[in-house]
Amino acid sequence: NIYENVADLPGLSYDFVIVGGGTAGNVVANRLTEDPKFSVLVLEAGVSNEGVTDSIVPFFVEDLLAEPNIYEWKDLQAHILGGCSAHNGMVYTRGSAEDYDRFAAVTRDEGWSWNRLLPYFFKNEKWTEPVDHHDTRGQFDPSVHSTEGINAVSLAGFPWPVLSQHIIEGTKELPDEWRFNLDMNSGKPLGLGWLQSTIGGGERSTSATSYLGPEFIQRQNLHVLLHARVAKLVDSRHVDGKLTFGGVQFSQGGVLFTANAAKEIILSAGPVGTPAVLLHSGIGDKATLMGLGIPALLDLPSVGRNASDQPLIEAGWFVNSTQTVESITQNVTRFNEAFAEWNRSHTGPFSTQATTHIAWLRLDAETLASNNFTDPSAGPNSPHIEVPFGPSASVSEVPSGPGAPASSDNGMSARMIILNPVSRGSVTINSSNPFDSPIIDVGFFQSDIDLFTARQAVHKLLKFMKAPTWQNYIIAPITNLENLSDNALDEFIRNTARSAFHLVGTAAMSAKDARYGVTDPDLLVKGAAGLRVIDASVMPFVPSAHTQAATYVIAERGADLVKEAWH
Ligand SMILES: Cc1cc2nc3c(=O)[nH]c(=O)nc-3n(C[C@H](O)[C@H](O)[C@H](O)COP(=O)(O)OP(=O)(O)OC[C@H]3O[C@@H](n4cnc5c(N)ncnc54)[C@H](O)[C@@H]3O)c2cc1C
Repeated sequence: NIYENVADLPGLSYDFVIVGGGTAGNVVANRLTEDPKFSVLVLEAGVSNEGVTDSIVPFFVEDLLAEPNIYEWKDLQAHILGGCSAHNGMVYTRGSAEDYDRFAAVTRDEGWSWNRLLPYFFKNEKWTEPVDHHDTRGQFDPSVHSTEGINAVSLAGFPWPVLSQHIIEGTKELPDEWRFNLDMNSGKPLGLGWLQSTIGGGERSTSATSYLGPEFIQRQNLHVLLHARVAKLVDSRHVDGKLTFGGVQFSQGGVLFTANAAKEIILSAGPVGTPAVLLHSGIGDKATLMGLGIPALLDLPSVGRNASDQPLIEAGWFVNSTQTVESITQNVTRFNEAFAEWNRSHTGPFSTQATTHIAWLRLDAETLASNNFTDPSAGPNSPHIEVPFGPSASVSEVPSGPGAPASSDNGMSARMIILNPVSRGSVTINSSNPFDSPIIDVGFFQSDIDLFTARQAVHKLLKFMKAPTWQNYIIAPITNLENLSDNALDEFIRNTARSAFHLVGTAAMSAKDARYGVTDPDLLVKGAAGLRVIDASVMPFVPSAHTQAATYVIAERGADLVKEAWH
């Protein structure tokens, strides 16, 4: 059941308490309650996802992210049941096989390798026919997908045919660097392919609509409490030399309550929330905690450090087609028609978010070597740069802001994402009040290679846009990036870059005997017992991808690790 009010909860003692009903938390809640012996409480600070049109209708993602609202925390992280899966850009990308093999190498746990995780991708993914039932042959590889999972993934139900045709033509005209890739989710993403999204039947699929769907949420042993903001872990003691907590303190309506966990507390509060809860509970860098007057119970300096996020820059062009986002959003009649169509049959442009294809590009070894850079990617089959294309002069996945061109004319955009940043940032706290906002520093462009890669991304994209196919489509660039000196390009990049919102690594896993890291490969917090982190924070590196698929798969395996420990 899902409860809005703590007074309606049947009790406050459970086997497992999960902090955060987000992308990962709801997966873990679902999988643990498959065993009727386990009782689970999910504490979610945010609001219900029920009936939130901007979350349900894929096209409205831009509105959802456009300005501060009740569905997000101050920092754009989601504040709604389903977490980021209920409020993100819905792009479904797994990354390269090498990304996961690097997780396995760093943690010395083969269980995190691509081959061992593939069954978990399949447990998560429910490959679904696009809502327009178009012929999808040649647009994906069925052998790398599963129709048996829980979370819907599909090709677009409205493929924006005009732009799509030019992009596919471009892959034929410039096949060396921009070759067509049948399926970017095969473990080998390099090339350009059709977008896959967490959309099913023309609606967004989230961890709340799928893993807490009607067939699961009625389980007697699964309780979800909304509007429940966790402050810290309480009732600490040591068992066999390890720190353990008996419960979780949370606030609802300004009143503090404690939920007790007989077996484990699982932190799934996301890459900002999880380190914040750890720090307020006395787990983190001892000196910092003492400076804030928080009793330091466990000295783990890596908490909140190693924050990795991908910088994103954008280029746009005015185009001579009216099959664009602008032609709908700026024309009341067309908007109403599109919305009526979606309401009728969940089809049409509103059944998708406005990205059509993604290209995944690599810097060649000579370019890296001649500039004295070490390859930051996970291996030779992994991209350094991502380029998503969309039929809009402004972005679809992220809010308008510095660098996001706004225009009333028809346009297209190509974003450039630096996939393997070497720079690191942090998530910290500067007060002992757990209800104060944490401080996020994404640390962009501290390493020269990140800026260099961004420049290369612009050069590569401009080359693609010279393919003959674009001649009759593009009118003019929105921002002219041609013939800029390195210095001028650097200035453009620094001034306009913003987060791709793929923050990870703030409670990173490491090998069991490593002298850094926050969790062991089994996701138990180092030096603690009965306390796990299962969310995007545990990724030691950001994969060469958007991060929800990786988060889902970590949650699926994480739930199995918990089950193994308690059976
Ligand atoms: C704007 C945006 C767009 C994105 N677009 C994409 C995309 O298109 N494709 C993609 O693959 N990835 C995308 N991502 C990234 C991806 O969605 C995240 O990496 C992933 O979903 C993180 O999952 P999580 O479970 O770690 O955290 P979340 O899904 O954020 O879940 C954490 C949950 O914990 C709750 N919480 C936090 N603190 C507390 C507390 N103290 N007490 C109680 N509850 C708490 C939050 O409210 C939230 O519901 C995007 C992210 C953002 C922010």
